[in-house]
Amino acid sequence: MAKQSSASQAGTQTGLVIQSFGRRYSVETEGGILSCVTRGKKTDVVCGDQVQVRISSPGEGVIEDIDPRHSLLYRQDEWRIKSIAANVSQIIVVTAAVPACHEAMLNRCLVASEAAGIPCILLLNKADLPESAALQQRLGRYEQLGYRLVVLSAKQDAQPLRALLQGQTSVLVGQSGMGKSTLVNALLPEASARTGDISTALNSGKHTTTYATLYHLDAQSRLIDSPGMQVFGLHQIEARQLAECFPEFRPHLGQCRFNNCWHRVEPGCAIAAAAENGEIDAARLAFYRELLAERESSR
Ligand SMILES: Nc1nc2c(ncn2[C@@H]2O[C@H](COP(=O)(O)OP(=O)(O)OP(=O)(O)O)[C@@H](O)[C@H]2O)c(=O)[nH]1
Ligand SMILES: [Zn+2]
Repeated sequence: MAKQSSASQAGTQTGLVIQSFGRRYSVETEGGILSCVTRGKKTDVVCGDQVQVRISSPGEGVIEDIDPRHSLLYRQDEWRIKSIAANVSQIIVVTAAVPACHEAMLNRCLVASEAAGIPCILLLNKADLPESAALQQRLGRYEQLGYRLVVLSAKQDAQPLRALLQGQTSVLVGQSGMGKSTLVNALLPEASARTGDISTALNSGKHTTTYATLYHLDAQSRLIDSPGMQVFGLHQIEARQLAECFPEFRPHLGQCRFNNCWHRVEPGCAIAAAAENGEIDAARLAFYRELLAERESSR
């Protein structure tokens, strides 16, 4: 249960946002789950936020304030920002061989996690499928970069992930159909019952996977299931900050001939040299350059 915040205003109580549904939010408080709206036009409330709510009628409330966040994972395309989850301590990127895993999406999740300063774990789901072996081999490259890789089948046994979730607030992200909801159900058999509660609070009558939902695995461990993504805009990251989001580039940064090097076509580029001699994966450098080019084309 959310702690009482020192910032709480008179007449409000502290709550935890466990689901967002359009402009409505389910907020867990000591007295139960409230169906809430926000004060005025405030729309930046996100799953995982600790908030100050004022009860407006039985079972309903108004979110007056968002408490300061430890972290915020979000994506931004040319037009708008989409918050994914707040106050998470780790990101689990869920991949699978079927439907086809887009490695660019995986790379985007990694870059977003680096920019947000949130540790990231890769999960290869559907290990029971024969197609998984080839993908597992490809994902080995990311393990070499220092990212942990967990291989499992949510349908057979999701327990290998359980220990890594202990004491953390984790968010599952990834393409649609990778098995995020199946994982949640495997880790939390009562999830569907619990989802029913939330839906009642929202008066929607049925569960939807369109919005993020926070589940309690135990008193210390929270898991947020987020909707599947087709695109992962990274426009929130400054062009100059991008290279720092590639951990394997870091030892080489500051070694280029030009100290304002973009690591594109400049002579004497230490990153390009490292890619040529195999220290850096050429595909990752190409991906970095794509992100830069995308930034320029949108100006
Ligand atoms: N073979 C196999 N299939 C799986 C496994 N895990 C999930 N699936 C199947 O993959 C499909 C998609 O699973 P979901 O859990 O709905 O995927 P999701 O990532 O939540 O998808 P979105 O809600 O669209 O984001 C379903 O048909 C699952 O039964 C697994 O370990 N092995
Ligand atoms: Zn360079």
